[in-house]
Amino acid sequence: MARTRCDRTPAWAQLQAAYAATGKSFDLRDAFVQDAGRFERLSQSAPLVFADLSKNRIDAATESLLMDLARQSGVAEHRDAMFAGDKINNTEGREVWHVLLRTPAPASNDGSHRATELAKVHSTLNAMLAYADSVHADAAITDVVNIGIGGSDLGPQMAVVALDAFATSGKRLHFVSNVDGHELAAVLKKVKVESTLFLVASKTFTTIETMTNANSAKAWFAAQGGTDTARHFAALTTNVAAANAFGITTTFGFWDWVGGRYSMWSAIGLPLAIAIGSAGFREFLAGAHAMDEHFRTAPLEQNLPVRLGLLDVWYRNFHGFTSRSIAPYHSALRRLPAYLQQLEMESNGKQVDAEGAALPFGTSPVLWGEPGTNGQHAYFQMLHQGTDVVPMEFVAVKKARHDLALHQPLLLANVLAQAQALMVGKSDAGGHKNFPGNRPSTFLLLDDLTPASLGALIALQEHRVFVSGSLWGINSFDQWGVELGKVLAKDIEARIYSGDASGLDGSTAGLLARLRA
Ligand SMILES: O=P(O)(O)OC[C@H]1O[C@H](O)[C@H](O)[C@@H](O)[C@@H]1O
Repeated sequence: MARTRCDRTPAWAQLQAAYAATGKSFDLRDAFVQDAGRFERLSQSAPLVFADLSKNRIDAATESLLMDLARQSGVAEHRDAMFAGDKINNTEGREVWHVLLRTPAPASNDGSHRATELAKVHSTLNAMLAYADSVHADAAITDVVNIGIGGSDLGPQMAVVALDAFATSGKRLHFVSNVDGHELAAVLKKVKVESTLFLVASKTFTTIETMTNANSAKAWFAAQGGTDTARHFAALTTNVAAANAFGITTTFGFWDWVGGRYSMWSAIGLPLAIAIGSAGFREFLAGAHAMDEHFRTAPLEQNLPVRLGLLDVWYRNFHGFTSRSIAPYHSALRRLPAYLQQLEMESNGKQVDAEGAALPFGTSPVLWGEPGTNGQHAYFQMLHQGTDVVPMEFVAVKKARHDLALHQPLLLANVLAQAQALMVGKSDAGGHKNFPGNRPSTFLLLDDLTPASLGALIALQEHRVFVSGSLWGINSFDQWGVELGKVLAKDIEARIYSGDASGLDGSTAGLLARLRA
């Protein structure tokens, strides 16, 4: 696999020179004056998503150097290796094959490894969707409780909220992730044993939070007189044996080549399939597949995930911007920032390259945000007048699915106005009312928020994270950084019971004593 870390390419040095010569002083306002075709040149249609990149600090010359960077780093070859099923997750020796989860069923099986895996994908998908439809139609089940955390929570939760307008089951969906018992206790107060389905979602079926919540749910179920576990519990996992040992017989599997944060397209998507039905779930997959095909086949210059990923690197490594903020102007996308935090920061929050060598440049930005217009009345002050520049990503949806006449024009006016204000600014000699402007933003536009467009939007984000991670030369598909805290929590849990503070640092020992007093 021909992969060259971005800083070892000739384009990297050329970009450094370009940044010093024109990039640093680049002014968006001048750029629009000088180039009447800027909007057309820097906007991009991709399946179900339109992107305006023109309010970003790039011009044709920079984009062309960034394309050289992509070519010299081997991004396309790396992408093709992912689609082909090479084991690009090298630290775990696994394929990175979530795209297979949304690949249509093949007409025939040629016996290859890929065809075998794809056949498994479709037989599991068919079983999972048949089950989803049976639950969907089962009026005796009124509440579905998904117990899972991280990738086994954020994706399905975000999508269920986002597609509420398509929810036809009439069921209440609850998501319990935190080991904090307040979360599960609050849900258990609201549900009844005979009308509740618990979904235990865990790729590994070992995650302590999920196992603790699942055990407590099981104990509650038995204490309430529940007996039919097969009807009231299902497991979504790659570790079916552990689910069986736990006492769950209704299981839907997936495979170790599906990363947790890339798993909502697998059995982990069951809550969404129950909420919107199997046809809606298939549209969700189809939207993502359309974006996969765009990413796989569009020339780099017209490839939206590639253009976004390159921009991310330009901002992080040349401009030195340390965060990116996402503002979805659709209240149903309110869980999108949380979802994208895991996608971006767990994938690309790495300090060594895939070979383990320390990186001499920054990687994952901090990703954060809230839905618009709420954020405007909270932290947009800092975006407009703070000392740091934060590239913004606006997500707007043209169509509203309500009939409150005045709201949608006002919402859309606000998202346009914020992007405009960040760029144009306003001078005031007095200082306090001075807006520097020239603050960059990307504008993603969906015609309508549907299962298909949500699928496309999420696949777009997955692939742009792939592109920046690929350029940085890192493995975007492991997450060793979460392990140390897990190990230490086990040690401290024992000390919470025993009070033994031997060998602890002074702060941890002091806090332990206070918590036990
Ligand atoms: O699905 P599970 O195996 O329970 O894992 C749940 C989550 O916890 C882990 O610690 C990882 O940080 C996440 O990538 C993962 O999604």
